[in-house]
Amino acid sequence: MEPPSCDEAKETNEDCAIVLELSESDPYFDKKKMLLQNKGFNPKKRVSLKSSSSPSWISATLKVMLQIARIIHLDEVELYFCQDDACSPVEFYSPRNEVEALNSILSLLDISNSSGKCLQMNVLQELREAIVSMIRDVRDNNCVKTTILENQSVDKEECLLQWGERNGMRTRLQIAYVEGAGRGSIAREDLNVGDTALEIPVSIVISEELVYTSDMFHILEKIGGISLETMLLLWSMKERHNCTSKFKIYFDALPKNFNTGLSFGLDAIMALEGTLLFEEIVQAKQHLCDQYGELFPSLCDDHPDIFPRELYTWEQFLWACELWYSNSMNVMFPDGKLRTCLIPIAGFLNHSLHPHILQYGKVDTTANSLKFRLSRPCSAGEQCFLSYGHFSSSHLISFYGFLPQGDNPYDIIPVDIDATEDDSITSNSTHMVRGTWLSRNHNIFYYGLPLPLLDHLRRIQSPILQYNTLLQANLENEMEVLGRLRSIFDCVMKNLGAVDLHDRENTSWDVRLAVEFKDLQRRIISSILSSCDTGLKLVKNEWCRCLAEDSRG
Ligand SMILES: C[S@@+](CC[C@H](N)C(=O)[O-])C[C@H]1O[C@@H](n2cnc3c(N)ncnc32)[C@H](O)[C@@H]1O
Repeated sequence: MEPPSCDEAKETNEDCAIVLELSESDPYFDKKKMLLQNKGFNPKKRVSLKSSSSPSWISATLKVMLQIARIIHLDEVELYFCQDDACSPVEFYSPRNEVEALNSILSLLDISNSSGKCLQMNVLQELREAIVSMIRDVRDNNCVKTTILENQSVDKEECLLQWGERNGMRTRLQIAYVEGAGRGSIAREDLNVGDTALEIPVSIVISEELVYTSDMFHILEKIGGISLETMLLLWSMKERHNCTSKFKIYFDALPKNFNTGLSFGLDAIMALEGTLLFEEIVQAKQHLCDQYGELFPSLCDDHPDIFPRELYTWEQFLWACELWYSNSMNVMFPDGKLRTCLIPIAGFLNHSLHPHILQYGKVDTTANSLKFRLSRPCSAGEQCFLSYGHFSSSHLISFYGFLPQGDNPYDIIPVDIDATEDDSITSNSTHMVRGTWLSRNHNIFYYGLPLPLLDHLRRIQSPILQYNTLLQANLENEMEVLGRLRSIFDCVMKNLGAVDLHDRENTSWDVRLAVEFKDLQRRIISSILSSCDTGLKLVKNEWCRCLAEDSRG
């Protein structure tokens, strides 16, 4: 049964409608608008709610709302890889997209519900229940089973929780050591979609305000070009040693070493040769060295009372950088400013590719707190995960020091077509690839490979041909395209060198991480090479069939 159209809305209660709208400020507005239009939708869709609803109306309405919400919530990488075209329309993009789309509809329903204007409360409730049940059913291979390490003391963490509670923090999580990730946050009870797992008052958030009132501000503000983040970093280097600090219990509970990519030793860095992570870590480290060199030792020489030399060594600077990279969050304050902050206790939440908490980081103005609400349920005893962002494994290794378990959809390898040997290419478009096991469509003309890249290569090869046809000339073009892609990635694979035969159990944490990352790169490239080979076979079969038909004709 079709949901009501705009005209039908006139017959129902005008005040009770859910409006799904693609914002014009969306950076991918045009692409998303086109996808919506391909499916017969406009960028703004008003769904009016009937006073009574049949199950078929509920399911048809939800289907439409979800199709629109999915497109609205596609991110850059999903848009690039979505393979959603007229020939092969997509119904489901990714578990992340699905959970976010369903939650966005849920919050529209909740807004309608709390406005009190809508008379169709029962319909809102039925839609709500149906969505919550759909969220529960989203399957994701990236679900991680947590092993809690019972024999590790969490006294410091308990102390921090008590300090938080004294300051107005509320939590439904407890802290424990978990295998492979230091401390983690475990649900004390069953938590449902929309529940607040953790609430942190703004009064215990570490933000730039603390620098303004510190003794170092009058010196730092005179340094040209210094950012507030750097000021805060210098503040935290000193504050962690301040016995009377309001945040002493927080600093005491921080790890002594962060072990991110920024602390990689020479062996680990050398093990990364041939990968982009090698460049990323070398450049990031150089940037920090330069930054340190610009500030020290001059600040210590000029103001030894404010910047004691023993607190501002390179090692302590690196520790503070790793603290801010791996533990800070961007928070939107009521004045509309986005500030980088450290958030005690919320800093125990680990990252997952299938997180429970997706939307956070906006100060709730009524409570003057940060609320960490669940976008999917978390059972008692289960580790509650956050999403740190749509990060690749190379970014997570560089700035957080871990390789997430599961298939990371953001593990992309950029392909700079202009860097290849073809002189005739004038466009500067950059393209990317990722493991083709993440794609669903491996048929002819798709091969599990990204359509924008294939289309770009097709255009270069033959600008006038009509693609996706089984004509001989097009199939020949297609074989050239796949052959070319194969040779590009053959080179990339060769650059990675031979498989490292390190004794992985007994090797250091950084070399192990580097070797695991390189394995992942090999797996991605090898999936692309085999998709090209399978594609070439498919196309060649069709081409032989074409020739046979021609000769018969
Ligand atoms: C914000 S802290 C989270 C709490 C942290 N586990 C601790 O013990 O302090 C971020 C750090 O946690 C670790 N981490 C977060 N998510 C992880 C994951 N999925 N696997 C392994 N380590 C993770 C990394 O060391 C990362 O730098």
